[in-house]
Amino acid sequence: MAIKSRKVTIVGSGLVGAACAYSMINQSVCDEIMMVDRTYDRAVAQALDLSHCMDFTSTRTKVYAGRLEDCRDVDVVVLTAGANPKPGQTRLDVLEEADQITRDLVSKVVAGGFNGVFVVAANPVDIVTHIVQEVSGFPRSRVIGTGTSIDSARLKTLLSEVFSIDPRSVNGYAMGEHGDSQFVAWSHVTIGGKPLLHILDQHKERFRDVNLDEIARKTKDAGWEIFTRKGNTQFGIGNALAYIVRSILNDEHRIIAVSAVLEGEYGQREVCTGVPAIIGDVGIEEVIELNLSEEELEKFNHSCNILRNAMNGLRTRNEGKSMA
Ligand SMILES: NC(=O)C1=CN([C@@H]2O[C@H](COP(=O)(O)OP(=O)(O)OC[C@H]3O[C@@H](n4cnc5c(N)ncnc54)[C@H](O)[C@@H]3O)[C@@H](O)[C@H]2O)C=CC1
Ligand SMILES: CC(=O)C(=O)O
Repeated sequence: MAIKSRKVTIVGSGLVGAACAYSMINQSVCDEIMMVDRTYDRAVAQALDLSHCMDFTSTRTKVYAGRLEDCRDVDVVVLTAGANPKPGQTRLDVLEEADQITRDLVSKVVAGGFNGVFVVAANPVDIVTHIVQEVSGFPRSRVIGTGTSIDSARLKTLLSEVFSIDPRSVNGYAMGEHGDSQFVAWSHVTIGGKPLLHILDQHKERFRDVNLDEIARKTKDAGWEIFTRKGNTQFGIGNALAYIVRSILNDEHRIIAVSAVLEGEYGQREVCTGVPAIIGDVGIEEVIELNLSEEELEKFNHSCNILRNAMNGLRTRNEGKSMA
């Protein structure tokens, strides 16, 4: 009997790529991982190092180095190869560099016959995801950005500290750009199934010091809190990537705040941004349209405008270059 091996390629064998592979190995997400990097030796070294985990894990994952063109029979390609913002820069500041890297590597992966699902972490992740969708020509279901999955995890962690509750008992989403214009959809945050806004209303005295604006700010800035201290973030995003890939390969139908190209949801089109979506073996099965409050919808539209303008600006500059 031939049993199909679940294969994942990780493009970019740096800190995020390695953290993603490590998480997938420890969670038995797939059977094979191919590490790719423009510095081939780096991919070889990471693959070797990761392969030495196997004596200590519950299942075996084969890890090896490969090339972009070798993705024909791969189920998921994870894109972490990209530009890192420097201190003082926003994620959008590395857009030009990220655009060049992404166009080049997506063309090569697709030319090699890849026909699975792309999962993107490279920043600025919403726009890079949009570029991957355009260059690959894949339907939006098969191009997923990590979006605000990591921000939503950061939000839950912060709330778990404020309310002394396990983060997994908190439900809710940061939405919009994985960047400065994101916001928290407070009207849909629940703790143990109870709406957070009701909890605060019912227990005004007990929770009088809880400041939602401050929690939203800390959620947004959490990446930079880490970045300014150690120069990168890797473990949270590595696990977020493994979580998304697992939901695809196991057809789990998890609802995750990912970056998706909108096709009319929330009244938006032609923009890729962080929204809750059902993730299964086809990729994005459905974008969940939350009934946002008027103020939240305004924030969402503002965030979409920023991303749309950045994407349109990039297209215009690229057209200018191709005519020059
Ligand atoms: N979406 C999110 O929440 C997060 C996104 N990131 C982003 O992930 C990306 C990677 O971050 P790190 O792993 O820390 O960077 P890194 O510098 O450690 O690794 C990047 C790797 O990509 C490789 N690479 C660059 N261009 C390539 C190409 N054309 N083909 C193949 N390999 C190529 C480099 O050689 C390097 O090994 C950055 O864009 C970063 O901003 C990082 C953390 C969180
Ligand atoms: C680097 C980055 O995008 C983050 O950790 O949020």
